[in-house]
Amino acid sequence: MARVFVITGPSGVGKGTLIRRLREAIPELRLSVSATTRKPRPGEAHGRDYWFLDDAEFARRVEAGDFVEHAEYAGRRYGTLREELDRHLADGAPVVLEIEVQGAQQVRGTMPEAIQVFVVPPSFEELRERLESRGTDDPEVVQRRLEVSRGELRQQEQFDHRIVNDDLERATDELVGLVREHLAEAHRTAH
Ligand SMILES: Nc1ncnc2c1ncn2[C@@H]1O[C@H](COP(=O)(O)OP(=O)(O)OP(=O)(O)O)[C@@H](O)[C@H]1O
Ligand SMILES: Nc1nc2c(ncn2[C@@H]2O[C@H](COP(=O)(O)O)[C@@H](O)[C@H]2O)c(=O)[nH]1
Repeated sequence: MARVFVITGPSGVGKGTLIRRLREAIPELRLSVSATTRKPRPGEAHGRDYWFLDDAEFARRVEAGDFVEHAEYAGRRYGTLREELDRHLADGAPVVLEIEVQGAQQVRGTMPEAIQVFVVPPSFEELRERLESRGTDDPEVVQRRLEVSRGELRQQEQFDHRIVNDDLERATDELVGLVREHLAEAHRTAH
């Protein structure tokens, strides 16, 4: 059943922006709050934006098998906690994961029924522009993320669904349409 939606793609492509708009259109869709060892940005809150863990706690939880997937990304660790995902699924709600590409590849292996969407930038220059103008990361972090994104973009063909986030309205409509279609299909299968 299509109850888990994975939205992946390079940093700065607009995953978070698209997911905010997707959840406005489909309020039943829950967001799985990830864990990370990165420090909070101004305005970010523990338990709302991320579960902010220190390195030791993250490592302990990896050892304990608490993660559905986890990855090191640009020098920090990120992961989806099993209890976070299961809590939403136990409520019968569909869930969206916003994760980078290594994590999405892991989910493909362990949860092949999850619907995976790779968000593609209109161009590499536009991706750089978005990361720079967002203003949340130092220039060297932006540079590192752009370097990682080259390898991520080479994997896009491996994903069933690709959405180019060129015009935000258009890309949102495409994503909302796709998710609605899969939810309707899951509903038909269940009844
Ligand atoms: N279609 C678009 N056109 C122009 N700007 C956009 C578009 N979509 C998103 N943006 C802007 O690009 C920047 C990056 O977007 P966002 O933070 O959603 O990316 P992200 O993929 O979630 O990044 P990260 O993976 O680092 O969390 C933001 O400033 C956002 O407002
Ligand atoms: N594999 C995972 N990747 C995740 C998770 N949560 C977020 N992310 C991705 O990490 C990068 C960087 O995020 P940022 O908040 O520091 O900009 C970005 O691509 C996120 O989508 C996760 O649980 N697992």
